[in-house]
Amino acid sequence: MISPSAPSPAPIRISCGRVLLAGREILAPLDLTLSEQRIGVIGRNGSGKTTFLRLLAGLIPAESGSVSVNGADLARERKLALRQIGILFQNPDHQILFPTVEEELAFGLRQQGLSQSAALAHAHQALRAEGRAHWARMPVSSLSGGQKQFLCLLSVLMMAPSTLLLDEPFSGLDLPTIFRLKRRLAALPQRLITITHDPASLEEAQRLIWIERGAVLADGPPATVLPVFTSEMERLGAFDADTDLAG
Ligand SMILES: Nc1ncnc2c1ncn2[C@@H]1O[C@H](COP(=O)(O)OP(=O)(O)OP(=O)(O)O)[C@@H](O)[C@H]1O
Repeated sequence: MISPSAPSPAPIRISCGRVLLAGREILAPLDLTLSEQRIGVIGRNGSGKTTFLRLLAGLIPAESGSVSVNGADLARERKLALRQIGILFQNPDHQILFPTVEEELAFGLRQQGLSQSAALAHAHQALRAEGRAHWARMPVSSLSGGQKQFLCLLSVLMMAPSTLLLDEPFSGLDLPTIFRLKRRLAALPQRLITITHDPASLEEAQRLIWIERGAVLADGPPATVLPVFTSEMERLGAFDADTDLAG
């Protein structure tokens, strides 16, 4: 369910050459326009999904070309990128920078120009709304893995970017938290681009992008892409080992 009155975020235009990491091609050249509100990204382990999200967020460059919104290159215009794109990493330890929960939550808002006191006030308000006011001064290191994941998701939501990139957003969360977050995400007016290994959660998406070995293997509505994806995953799962993967 997407708020019908909400304006659609501007499309993300990807027109770029290869992405190399440590001298190896991880993504092939891409030519895509992302304009749908709910997009899923699927593919096997190591196929390049996270690298694709990092490219979209302007965190890594391609060899040539750009990822842009309204003509602005997100890798070059970092302030604009922060307003346009928020990213939730799969591993919270790759995202968390600060020792306490309130500082971590305030950081993104500080980056967006709020004063420290206003950012902290927002952080406390967000924690209260989640029934977790007591977390504010807790050391992040004292949170469990799932709690850290929740903290990172809350940080990204508070920054309210036009597009949210979510890398396995529910991994490690307990079921009540997953149900609550799914409801909350479903109601957001923002564009959500979600990596998941759970095909059932993708039926609501308007578009699925299947990445395999760093290239787009299929791109279309779930009704077209999911049956082919699922049967291919079942076929591969019937073998005892991956004999075809290089990396
Ligand atoms: N910083 C890096 N330096 C070198 N190689 C990298 C780096 N990051 C990722 N890779 C390689 O790029 C490939 C794609 O990785 P990526 O994390 O994008 O895959 P993924 O589809 O998100 O996988 P998963 O589903 O397991 O999270 C992998 O072979 C990985 O080893």
